[in-house]
Amino acid sequence: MPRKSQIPIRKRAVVGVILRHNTFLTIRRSQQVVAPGKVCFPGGGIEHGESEQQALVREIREELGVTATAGQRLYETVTPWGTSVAWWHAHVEENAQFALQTAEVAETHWLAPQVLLRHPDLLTSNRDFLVAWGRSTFAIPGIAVPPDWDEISD
Ligand SMILES: Nc1nc2c([nH]c(=O)n2[C@@H]2O[C@H](COP(=O)(O)OP(=O)(O)OP(=O)(O)O)[C@@H](O)[C@H]2O)c(=O)[nH]1
Repeated sequence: MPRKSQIPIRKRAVVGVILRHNTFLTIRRSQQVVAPGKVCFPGGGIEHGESEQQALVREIREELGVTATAGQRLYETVTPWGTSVAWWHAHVEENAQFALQTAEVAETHWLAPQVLLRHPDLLTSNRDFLVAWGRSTFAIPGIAVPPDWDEISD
């Protein structure tokens, strides 16, 4: 997935990269949305007039029922299906209890990077995001690339 792309942008989206004890917060998409059953991060489309941070906080509230705060903007990509995705580090309270909007999110899991990378249902653009992180294209505060990353990301 190229960072600069010739793919026409049809939509802008934002996703939240949320960490707890060296694991990523992941969602399994419901059967009622695009890419049903796929595993990815919380997030969604940016509405007209909204900043990326506002969209990030709104999407996480809508999907998970918790208030997030935006950290730093980590990366930007364009999916093969023409969505420009801004990847943001985000935070939720340590003891936050999720109230899932099950029409969109079937379940959540905290997954170690190696588990996520190998996940059979991982959204392809998220795999590309993880591979780029492993190549130190960008850093994610608070988590180091695992030492065996090159072997498992081939
Ligand atoms: N939610 C989410 N979307 C992602 C991720 N990675 C990624 O490429 N995307 C892309 O970003 C776009 C927004 O995703 P979405 O389907 O959840 O958003 P949406 O606009 O349909 O839902 P919405 O009604 O909640 O705004 C889609 O093109 C999706 O494929 C990710 O980790 N999480």
